[in-house]
Amino acid sequence: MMGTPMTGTPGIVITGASGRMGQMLVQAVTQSDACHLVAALEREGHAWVGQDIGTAMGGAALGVTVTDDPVAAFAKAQAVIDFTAPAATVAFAGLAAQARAVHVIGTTGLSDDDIAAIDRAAHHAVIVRAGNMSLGVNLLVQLTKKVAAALDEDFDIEVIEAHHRHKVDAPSGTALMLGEAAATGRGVELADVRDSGRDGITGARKRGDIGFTAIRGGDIVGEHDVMFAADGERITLRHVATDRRVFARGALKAAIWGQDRAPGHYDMLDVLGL
Ligand SMILES: NC(=O)C1=CN([C@@H]2O[C@H](COP(=O)(O)OP(=O)(O)OC[C@H]3O[C@@H](n4cnc5c(N)ncnc54)[C@H](OP(=O)(O)O)[C@@H]3O)[C@@H](O)[C@H]2O)C=CC1
Ligand SMILES: O=C(O)C1=N[C@H](C(=O)O)C[C@H](O)C1
Repeated sequence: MMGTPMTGTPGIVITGASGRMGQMLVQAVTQSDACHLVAALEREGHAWVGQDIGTAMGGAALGVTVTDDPVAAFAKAQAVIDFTAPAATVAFAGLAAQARAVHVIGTTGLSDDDIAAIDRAAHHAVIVRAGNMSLGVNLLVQLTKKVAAALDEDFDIEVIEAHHRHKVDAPSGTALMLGEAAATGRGVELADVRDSGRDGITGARKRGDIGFTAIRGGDIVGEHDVMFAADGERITLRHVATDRRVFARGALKAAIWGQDRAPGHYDMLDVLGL
């Protein structure tokens, strides 16, 4: 039966279980033979707390009641898959490390301080974090690095991303991964060349900058272009996600990959061997 613990496969907690990715992840875990759902977490006061996660999602009961207690949930899990919000993710990183559970982090919009806190938690447990868990985007990261290394600053690099109207952070986590990859390929620090949020009299483009543009609208799942624009020619690398299942699939792979690894802060390139 879906949701029934199966000996030998990792038990998974899904945080933010009512969210767009939370629901996608609950479905992915319960449909997988390689892991099973041990808990679905929501914040205190959420209408779903105390309900069966399957019926709350509008389907058949899964035998797992939504809880607001992360400590109890993490204690019975081998992995926590977390696509929520920065403050929640930082708190969950500490708790997952205490429980020695693998923490798979998809949350974006993390500050440098948030990442430092996650780094500290990763001294004690396995953390896999990526702004995009899809195979396609992680391949695009490697391609971007290669193309940026092959071209000089005659090619202006622009990262253009598009997402649904509900997204709260910009540039997207993926755009920042791609920007980092381009900067690495060029041998520069992204922080020194990043140009986001152009508006008004901006002045001409500065040679060597890496620009970011964010589009928000409708139900766009996630689209990313890396443009290398020179005089007379232009190269564009593009990824289009049309289904959130690609992110859920990557997150499950990371949760399973992380079992019995040494503590550390890993990314999807490690998981996918790219
Ligand atoms: N790395 C990747 O591959 C991908 C990453 N993402 C990222 O995942 C995150 C979530 O995206 P999405 O599912 O669309 O967002 P949603 O807003 O649909 O879901 C977020 C969920 O997290 C819950 N949450 C937020 N804050 C807390 C908290 N403090 N404690 C407990 N639960 C909390 C929300 O509950 P409530 O409704 O009560 O606020 C909600 O259920 C974003 O950062 C997004 O960028 C998304 C897709 C792919
Ligand atoms: O919020 C989203 O939806 C997504 N967020 C991630 C990001 O910030 O890049 C990944 C994906 O593009 C969807």
